[in-house]
Amino acid sequence: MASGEEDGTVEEKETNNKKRTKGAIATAWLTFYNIAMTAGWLVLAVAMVRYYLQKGTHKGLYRNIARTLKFFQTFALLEVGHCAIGIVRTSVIVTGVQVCSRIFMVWFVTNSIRQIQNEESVILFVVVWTITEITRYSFYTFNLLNHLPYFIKWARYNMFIVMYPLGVIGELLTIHASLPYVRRSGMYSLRLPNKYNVSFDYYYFLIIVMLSYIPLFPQLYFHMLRQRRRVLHGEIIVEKDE
Ligand SMILES: CCCCCCCCCCCCC/C=C/C(=O)SCCNC(=O)CCNC(=O)[C@H](O)C(C)(C)COP(=O)(O)OP(=O)(O)OC[C@H]1O[C@@H](n2cnc3c(N)ncnc32)[C@H](O)[C@@H]1OP(=O)(O)O
Repeated sequence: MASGEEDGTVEEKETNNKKRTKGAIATAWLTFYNIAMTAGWLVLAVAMVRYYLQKGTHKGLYRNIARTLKFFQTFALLEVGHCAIGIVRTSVIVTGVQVCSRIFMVWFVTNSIRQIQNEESVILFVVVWTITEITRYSFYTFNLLNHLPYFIKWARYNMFIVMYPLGVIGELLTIHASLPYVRRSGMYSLRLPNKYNVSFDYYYFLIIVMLSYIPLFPQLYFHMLRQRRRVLHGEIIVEKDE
């Protein structure tokens, strides 16, 4: 005689399989992690709105929120670990590129070069990241709790269509604005001659980083378009090894 699960739809079976493989401890940890991250990015959103309402300008906003931003964006490194140990079904490479590029933007560009912190482009990518992350982490939280409102699912898999390019524009303009300061100061660079006999020019490194968006960003974007088709339209997607 067929069991209840064998009688269920393909979708039900897939959900049951997923629950079994994830395990209670992993689910509890992910729920805690996602709630903490949603709260962190919400705190950031409230701080930005309050600052703007009080001061009427974006100047000084980055400095005001820098600690919270650095903390929560750095905390996101755990996501690479989640993929690596297999508690979320996401590619380590896709997540690694996404998280590392953000951490690089925060620590090695915006935080290191004070002169660019009041650029509009900084506010652009910080606002875009904040909206995206509040949506993404609340999606994961409600999903884990099996109470996912449709509008959150819809927002998770539609907003990126506009937000991703906007975020990338903000990031690229910020790196571009930093170039003259990096060239003048020679920061993070190593000139010859030195005892290691190696040279490194951060200015050219930043140009290479900017160019690397050309092959890497489309891959992230198309990955999200595939996820969108899978989740919103139920398409079965056979992913190549990323
Ligand atoms: C040294 C310097 C190097 C620099 C290199 C520079 C190059 C950089 C090029 C690209 C730069 C990009 C810059 C980024 C800018 C921005 O972010 S702009 C703002 C807009 N951004 C977005 O919209 C982000 C979109 N990206 C993402 O969401 C992720 O980062 C992702 C990794 C691409 C997400 O993909 P994925 O996880 O595969 O998709 P999901 O559908 O969300 O999840 C898949 C399954 O995994 C489960 N899951 C994932 N995470 C969690 C979690 N935390 N908790 C619980 N569950 C999770 C999810 O539920 C799915 O499960 P199933 O439904 O069971 O499959």
